Amino acid sequence: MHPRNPYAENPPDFRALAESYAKLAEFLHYDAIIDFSDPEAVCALTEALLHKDFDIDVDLLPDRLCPRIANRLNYILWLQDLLDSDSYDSNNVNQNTPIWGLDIGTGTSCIYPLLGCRLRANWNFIASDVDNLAVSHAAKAVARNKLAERILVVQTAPADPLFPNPLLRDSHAMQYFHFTMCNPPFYSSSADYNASQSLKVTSAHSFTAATPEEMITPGGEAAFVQRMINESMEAFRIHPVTGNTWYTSMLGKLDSLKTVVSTLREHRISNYAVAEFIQGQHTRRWAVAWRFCGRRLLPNLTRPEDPVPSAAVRGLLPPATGFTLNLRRAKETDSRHLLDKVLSMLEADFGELMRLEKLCQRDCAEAYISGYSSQGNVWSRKFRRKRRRDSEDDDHVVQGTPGEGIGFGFRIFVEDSVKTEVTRCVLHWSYGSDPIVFESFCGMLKDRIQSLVP
Ligand SMILES: C[S@@+](CC[C@H](N)C(=O)[O-])C[C@H]1O[C@@H](n2cnc3c(N)ncnc32)[C@H](O)[C@@H]1O
Repeated sequence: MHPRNPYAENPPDFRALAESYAKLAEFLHYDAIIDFSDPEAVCALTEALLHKDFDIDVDLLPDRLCPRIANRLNYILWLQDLLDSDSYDSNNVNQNTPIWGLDIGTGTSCIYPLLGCRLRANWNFIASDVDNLAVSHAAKAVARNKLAERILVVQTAPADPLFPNPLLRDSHAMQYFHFTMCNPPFYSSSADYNASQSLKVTSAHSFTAATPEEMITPGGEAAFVQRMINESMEAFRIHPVTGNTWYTSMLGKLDSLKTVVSTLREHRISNYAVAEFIQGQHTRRWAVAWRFCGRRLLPNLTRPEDPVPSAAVRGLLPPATGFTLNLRRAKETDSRHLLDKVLSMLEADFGELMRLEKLCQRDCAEAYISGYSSQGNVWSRKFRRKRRRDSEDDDHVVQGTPGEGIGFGFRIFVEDSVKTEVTRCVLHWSYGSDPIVFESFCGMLKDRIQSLVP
């Protein structure tokens, strides 16, 4: 589960829930047991959880897909992480600027927009679905929770683009979605769906009431997400500002994740993220995200450590955005001195080619160096040779701003570990498109830093 998921450590107490939500009491056996193969009982439990823990009031339909709350929360919390990663200091995320998300296939429950809006006061949604009942029932849930100003439910048709008409977005005064999300239909055909249902009747824990329309899409979930990848590439080609959008989807099968990641790699989309959510012993889900701008994710989001993904997923992770250099602790490697020394060294060697700054994080003793080079790999031999040649004609160096093609951004943190007698120097790749440039930067800096230390 996501580390911030409230159900990770505290599974729901059914008896206490039934006290606060009378409808659940009818389905409680021996005072504390729920029959998970009874769709009405599962709906009552879900309604009770939403009511008690999130102040969300819904009337779920027992013959439709009933969202498992812990699972839907995992996805929402991970999305928060992706968006917060841009503000870098996750303790000081700006929660006033309006954020717009698109939930593709919101379902009758409208679960993602409702949870997203309750958890973040600045989140707003367009929620789409092709199913008439899903659209009307979702719209009722939105009204019931007094969220009509923040969630707009729209009906689309299967052949419509997955990302709705920009005019709709203009009417909401936004240029692009900050994120898109989706829990796509899993299966590729009725045969595929029926086969999985007959397996599931033997396992009450995995029983899911749903209609074929909710669960089946041509080509299955992988094809649905591949369609999103194609549409997102086209949107970026036409409107470059959409490069900032995080396109994301949940996936129910590991094979689909493999297909989607290889499609991203084929298209050379290296700015992506993968998450694995493990719930109990029975359920595993995955999520994938990608975008086209140069701002990179924090290292713990490209290479998660809590929990570490399974071996199968590790091979699908995106390029790392962090590199750690452990130095033996000595007077010279004391973090405050070392950070100043590294800054002086970078200023001396690249001062006119990089924008360099020493920053202190607010409310915290931590300091770090932030650097940006508009000309990319300015430490390489190739760059220096070219510069030498150019300088014979013209000495002028152009300074660019982040967002221009080859730019490269980084941050350097230095921290003492009293316990291990080690000073850790942590490099974060914050901007750029080429993982090889980051690798070469780490190699260069490692050599230089080691030369500063006795
Ligand atoms: C697996 S359900 C997910 C429902 C809900 N988001 C949840 O997580 O519980 C998939 C939903 O996608 C909808 N859907 C299928 N094709 C779609 C399309 N092309 N555009 C928008 N929604 C679609 C289905 O009607 C269904 O409501």
